[in-house]
Amino acid sequence: MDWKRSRVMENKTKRQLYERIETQMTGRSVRELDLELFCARSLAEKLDISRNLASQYLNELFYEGKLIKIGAHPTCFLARSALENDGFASVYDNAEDLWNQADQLQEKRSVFSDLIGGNGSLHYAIEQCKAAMNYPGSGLAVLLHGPTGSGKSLLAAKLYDYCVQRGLIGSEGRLITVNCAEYSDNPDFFLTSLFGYTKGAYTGAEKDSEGLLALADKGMLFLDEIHSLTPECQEKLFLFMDKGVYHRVGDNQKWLASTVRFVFATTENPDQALLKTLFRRIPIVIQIPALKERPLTEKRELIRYILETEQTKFKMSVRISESAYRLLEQHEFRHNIGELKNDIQVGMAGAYMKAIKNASPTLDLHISDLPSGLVRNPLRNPLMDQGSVSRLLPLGELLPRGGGESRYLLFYQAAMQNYERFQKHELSLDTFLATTTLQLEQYVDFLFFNNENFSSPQEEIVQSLLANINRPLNKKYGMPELSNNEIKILARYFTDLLQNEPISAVELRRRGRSISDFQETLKTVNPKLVSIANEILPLLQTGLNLPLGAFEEITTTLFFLYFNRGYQPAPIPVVIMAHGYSIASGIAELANQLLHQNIFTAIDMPVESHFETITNKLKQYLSEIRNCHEIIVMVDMGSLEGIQKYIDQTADLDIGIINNVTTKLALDVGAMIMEGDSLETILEQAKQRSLPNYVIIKNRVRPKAILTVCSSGIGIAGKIAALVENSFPKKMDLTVIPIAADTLQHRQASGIFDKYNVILILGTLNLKPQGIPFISIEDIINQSDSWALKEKLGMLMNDEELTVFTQNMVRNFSLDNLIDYLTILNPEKIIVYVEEILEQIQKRLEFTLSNNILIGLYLHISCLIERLIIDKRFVYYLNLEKFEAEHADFIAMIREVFGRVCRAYNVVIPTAEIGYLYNYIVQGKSVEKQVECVEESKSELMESVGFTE
Ligand SMILES: Nc1ncnc2c1ncn2[C@@H]1O[C@H](COP(=O)(O)OP(=O)(O)OP(=O)(O)O)[C@@H](O)[C@H]1O
Repeated sequence: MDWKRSRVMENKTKRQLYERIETQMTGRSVRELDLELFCARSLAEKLDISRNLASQYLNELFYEGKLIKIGAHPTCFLARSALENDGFASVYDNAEDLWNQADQLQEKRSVFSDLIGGNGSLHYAIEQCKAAMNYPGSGLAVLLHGPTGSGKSLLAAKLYDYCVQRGLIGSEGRLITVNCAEYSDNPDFFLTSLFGYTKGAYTGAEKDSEGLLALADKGMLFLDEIHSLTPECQEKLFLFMDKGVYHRVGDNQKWLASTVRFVFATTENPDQALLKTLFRRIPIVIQIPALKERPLTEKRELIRYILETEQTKFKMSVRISESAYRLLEQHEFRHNIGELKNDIQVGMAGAYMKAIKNASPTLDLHISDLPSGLVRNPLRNPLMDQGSVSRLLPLGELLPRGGGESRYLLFYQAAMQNYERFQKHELSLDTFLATTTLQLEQYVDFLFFNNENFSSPQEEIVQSLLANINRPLNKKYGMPELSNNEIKILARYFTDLLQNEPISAVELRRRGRSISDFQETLKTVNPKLVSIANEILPLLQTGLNLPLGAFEEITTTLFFLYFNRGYQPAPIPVVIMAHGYSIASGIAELANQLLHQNIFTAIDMPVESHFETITNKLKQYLSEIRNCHEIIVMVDMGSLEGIQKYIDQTADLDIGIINNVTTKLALDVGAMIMEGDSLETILEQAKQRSLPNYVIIKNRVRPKAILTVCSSGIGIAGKIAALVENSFPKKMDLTVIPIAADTLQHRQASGIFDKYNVILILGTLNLKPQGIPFISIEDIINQSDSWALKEKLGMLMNDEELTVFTQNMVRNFSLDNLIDYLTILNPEKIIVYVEEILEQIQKRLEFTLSNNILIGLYLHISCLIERLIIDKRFVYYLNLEKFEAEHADFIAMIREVFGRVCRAYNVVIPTAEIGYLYNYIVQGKSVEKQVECVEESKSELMESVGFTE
């Protein structure tokens, strides 16, 4: 069967598997599902495919975001599309957690479901509120703190609904809302309103009157803008909260009681705006985020939600022009959702009038309908491209951009994970930088993939902005100007930021510490590049109206490092000039990259540009160049004479000019510069050496590398890389690089093969890149083909080292998995004991256990110890007496080799457990049930870390 056909078949099976899961779930809530039917084994049986294939597809579907995972023994998979609610997480430790979440989501749907951000940026706030409402008695008072228009009043109303729905407030309990700002100039009026008054309490009080406390009895009192109450009013309020009783104004004798739930709201810092006594009486302060702190998806949802709500009022179908939509999406509303809603309402009223006038059947909202303050300076906003003004989007098309996480977010996560591994000393600085740069490269590949030649109007704006700041940077820092290609890459990156969801404020806060450490680390690598990034970002931020933070600074610095701006200037710099938009920059970049030196600078000569402009650029470059008295200019065919005319008067600089520049010649020249040859020698040699077929450079400069790859994504490939690196028997002169399977498939697209001499690929998926040997991770662990292993790894290590390597792999693989299986024991510690036990057992029994059995035993013994520590349940062993009688030696041996660990953890191994160990070790495969069990747990293990057979 050819490759393509088998791929199609595989995809068909994968689709069937997914459909099977969906069908089995149809019409049932998660509580009604028999989860056993959703594990790899059961699904494989139904579809008549191998269990391993099923688990491979299940894991792929999981990483594609289509399935969620539950538990580990066995792992079950459910289709996200068939779940009764949005908002389920990707992984649950057990069915109980899943069910609890289902209940919570169900509950949320009833009250908080139309609260946008209820499962996102408001999730924690809602959870806190619910806890406060459910507190025994009449709940705890809460204070909602957030800027104006952020949704505090709406949340207060939802809390009331929630209490009613949960029966915390009965049918007689009302929601009374008071805007305290209305009383700020008249505290007495507030007190009479709150507590009520008796006849004659003040002039005009003609009869007794109940106050708000009485009206809100057994219900909820929402006091908005609480900071505007005078201290006296705050004090009185506090006294009531403290005692639960009050007097009406005008009657100091009679005590009245009221059971009220309090919700307060303020836009001010409560620490400063509230009386200490009152503030202390409000135990729960809940932060409501500003609109700009919420993820873009939520803002998009809000826009759509508001438009839809308004649409129902006008009874007309509504469309919005793309540019108006973009403007709403990008604009920073100081008064948050309230202002967004207001502006949309104003816009729709205007659009409605127009529709009526033109007898149009639809209400079309254009930029011109929106309030003028919003459209202040649309040209400053690069998203306001003219081409899109007229495109009208029906509301159904405004769905927030789905499709899981953006590639930038994935890059962010990968880079941060790398950094955290570097912090934990799992990666050296060099490996960390190399791996992160490769991930950046993969992100760049993605930015250019599919639309290599397409550039959007926004991108052109970004590009020209970058081109404008290029020269001052070069002047200030002496950094070679960014080439056209480099500008293009950066422009794509910033355009991607403009068009996609930024990393959420919450996430940035969560990793704030690591991000600033990351910046510090980059400063140690190249402080100059960090300051350059630091300098250009504010300019771009203003120019693009795009918030750029610490992580963007990191990424920009990484881009500079990637462009090879990090290296010391070469002793003899070379300027390449060639006709064409990016021919010269292409050659210069590649040569700099391959030589790992910043030798070449490019001056591109677009065909339409004037020769004089170009030579002026060269003159400028030559006049600015510092600390250097020799330079080489490489020009393309036919430019030699013209150039010569222009530069022969330049003083204090020897200039060599070479005609007919090619990449090969540039590399040649670069290599000689690095060797320290003189200008004359280089020119002379270049003339002679530049013959067809002359090969230098590549092999000499490319460092060796092993790639690790996994179909389940870069995350698992990273795990494999760590596993391999940690298992090397000695320090190896190579880099281990994790790589995503799809990058490997576009071999040309990624620069890995240019930069590294890839000697081996290790992983779970053989993509067969030409001529590079591949070893599967299972082959190493199972040692299933020792000849092949020797052949492929022989170039790196001798036989003895190979044995140590595979032993280490087995140990580290088991350790990786143990982390998922142990709850109380520290896997790193216990594995040392188990390693010793296994070594002893093999020595005493005088035979070598297979790696398969060893992995099983690492797991079994570690879990056995933990089991003995936490629950000392009796283990049943068939014919125990017979076993004791026949295998006394074995039992004694085991007790002896386990001695150290038993003493350390204060446990005793029951003989029945030794019986099982005996079966495991000595009888091996003949104990059918047991082997099945080992195989089972092994498959689960492989599955749980994303490895598939
Ligand atoms: N999460 C949300 N989902 C949908 N609509 C919302 C949400 N939050 C707020 N709104 C809407 O935004 C508008 C402003 O909200 P709200 O009045 O609750 O804000 P606020 O913080 O109380 O403002 P202020 O401080 O000015 O009183 C309201 O029309 C509300 O319905």
